[in-house]
Amino acid sequence: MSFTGGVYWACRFWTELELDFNSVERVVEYLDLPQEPPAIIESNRPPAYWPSSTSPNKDSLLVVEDLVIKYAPDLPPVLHGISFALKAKERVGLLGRTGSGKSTLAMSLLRFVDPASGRIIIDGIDISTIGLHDLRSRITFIPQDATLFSGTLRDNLDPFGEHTDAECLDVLHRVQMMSDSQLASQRTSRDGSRAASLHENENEREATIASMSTSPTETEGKTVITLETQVSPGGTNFSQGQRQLIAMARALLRRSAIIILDEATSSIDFATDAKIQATIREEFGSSLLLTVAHRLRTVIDYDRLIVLDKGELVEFDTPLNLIQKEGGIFRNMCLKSGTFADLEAAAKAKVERDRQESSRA
Ligand SMILES: Nc1ncnc2c1ncn2[C@@H]1O[C@H](COP(=O)(O)OP(=O)(O)OP(=O)(O)O)[C@@H](O)[C@H]1O
Repeated sequence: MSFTGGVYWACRFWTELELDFNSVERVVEYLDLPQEPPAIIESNRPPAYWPSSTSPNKDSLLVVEDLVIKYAPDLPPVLHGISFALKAKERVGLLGRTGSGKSTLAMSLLRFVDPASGRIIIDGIDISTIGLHDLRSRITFIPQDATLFSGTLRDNLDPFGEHTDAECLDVLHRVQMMSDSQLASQRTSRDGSRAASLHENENEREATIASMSTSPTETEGKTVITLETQVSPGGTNFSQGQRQLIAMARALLRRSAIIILDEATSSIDFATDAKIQATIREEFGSSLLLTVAHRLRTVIDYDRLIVLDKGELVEFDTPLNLIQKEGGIFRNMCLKSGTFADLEAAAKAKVERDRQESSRA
């Protein structure tokens, strides 16, 4: 009996000892993990206005020089010597087949992965020389599945309380999360004394929205969204598309000179997608917008397109030039999409629009 008891306890202690050794092993493993670069490098902080659309570097606000990216020193490169320069306020689409390196390039602009060689220069500053916080707080990244945190919608839009309620409501309205009548009633309830002047504004907005509300969603906005609307952890009480719209509203509040947008691919209904596209077209005019595009239609009226193939930059030009380039990769993508004629017409219309605008200016 005592022998059986002894074996039982021996087995039990041995198992516990093994578990304890496992914990120690894990701690040692974590200690060896490569650390992120510092959040702030005091000796090298960018100026408060950096990056700026009006800086002397505006014709090359974002420069990528011979960029090589590897996910680990022993893995082959994912991006092979990519170089390009983007202007302030430009809208640029980033295209390529699955696995061509689009997300890797977008991520490298925020230093989620550092270059094996080459440089990324934003408004004159090599981003590897500044802290991660300084970099990431100045560039807005809108991911496919934007994350929200629990709290109110206002906390999510303006976590540091740097903006007024009116500004927060305004951006929700601009991304079409809030109809014009909802905006007016929210504003009135917040500031009754300004009701008379709001009425005038409302009429003004009514006219503006009427002209742009061709999307069917404008009349569907039954759900009343306020700044006090509670957001569940992860934003699960909003759809993926709505979360992306809220992230866009956040981007508008921050007024970043550079916005990187990863276009959502799935689970976006037609109405929300129309709102997202309208917001992109109308609201990001004062920022350099780099969109990781999964649909040709989204970027056909952009200023320029970057096409990646197997980690190399293979085409970089205006949509019209690329769609007319015989044997080009972008042209082939358009031909395969089955909507070549529509895409070509949209690319031509964009050029015509630009021509009219520049002759008016
Ligand atoms: N964390 C990682 N570790 C190792 N390799 C990775 C990692 N992430 C991506 N890769 C590799 O890098 C290459 C480019 O991937 P990336 O996600 O940048 O492509 P993509 O063009 O964005 O693709 P998709 O359109 O499918 O999102 C792929 O071959 C992929 O396997």
